[in-house]
Amino acid sequence: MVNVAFLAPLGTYTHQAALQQFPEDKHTTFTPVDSISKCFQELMTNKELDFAVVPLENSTNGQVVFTYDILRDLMNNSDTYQENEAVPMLEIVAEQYVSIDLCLIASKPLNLNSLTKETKLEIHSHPQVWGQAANYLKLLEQKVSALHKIDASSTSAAVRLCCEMEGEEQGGVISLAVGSSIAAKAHNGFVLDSRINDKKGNTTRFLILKRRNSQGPPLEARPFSPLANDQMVSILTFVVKQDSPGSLVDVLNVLKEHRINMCSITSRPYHFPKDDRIQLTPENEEGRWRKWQYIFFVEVTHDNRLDWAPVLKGIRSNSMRFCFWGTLHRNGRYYDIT
Ligand SMILES: O=C(O)C(=O)C[C@]1(C(=O)O)C=C[C@@H](O)C=C1
Repeated sequence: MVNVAFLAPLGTYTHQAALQQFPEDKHTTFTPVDSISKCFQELMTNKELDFAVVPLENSTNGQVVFTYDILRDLMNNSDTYQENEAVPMLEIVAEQYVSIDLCLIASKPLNLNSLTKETKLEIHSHPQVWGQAANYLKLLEQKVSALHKIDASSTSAAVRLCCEMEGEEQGGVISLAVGSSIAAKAHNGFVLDSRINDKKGNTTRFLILKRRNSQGPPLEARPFSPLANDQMVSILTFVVKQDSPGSLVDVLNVLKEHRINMCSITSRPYHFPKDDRIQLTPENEEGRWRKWQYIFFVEVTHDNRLDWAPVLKGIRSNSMRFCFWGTLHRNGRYYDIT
């Protein structure tokens, strides 16, 4: 039996990612969880769960910052450290790509041409969506007297909320939601307009996580998803030595020396943990409470024969703190161009 946590309710894009990764059969249970952070939390604490699926980045508006910041905090607060290497409870074991065709959804049929300068609109969705349909929503705003965007915990939760209101909104306000046609179907909503995303081919990338060293079921490769040539991806996070010229280059040079191809680097704000488990050098101790520090997220590709031991040794001695999040098969959809 496999039990998979995903962002609730049924009909989220995360749910679609989970269905792409795991077979929908009698051996799989899909467990809806209220927020991205609870997906992580539940996987760590509820031993009945085997995997969690979380969004990582979108091809139009980039990082899902909730996920990046949780990975950062898990590295910082890890109970286990091997020297300056954090070994958090979770690891990343697979990736999925879901095509995000956004739809404008209502609880009952509505002709969009009937909107006038008297109409007030309230649009519900997950915050990650606003930057993916910005042009469409701007045009819609010009047709009406006011358009308010309201954040929901997921696109499908937004659709559910909008459909539950059944047009009973106060003060002549019309409530709509942005989500998938699957969410519209799940909550008996009506799709007023589809493909409202600014960019054709809008895609979100998801990670599949499990507890490290768990005795749970193995991750079975689904047909067609991994690349035929077995390209592998590894994900690392690290903090560099402060005020030390070339400290970022020193870490990246370790990858170069081992002929490892870096395919992405990104950063998020970083704060040192209050109860730090690692000993800092005097100069880094001094800069500990300073603002404007960063954690780097790096992804590399390599073949499945790579020996990570000497690479991690180099990263260990050139970084302040780091974490190796796991190695996974590159999903063939990474290369989709539509
Ligand atoms: O709300 C959803 O349906 C989700 O699965 C979350 C999420 C995200 O956080 O990026 C996933 C894909 C879309 O980009 C919008 C929202």
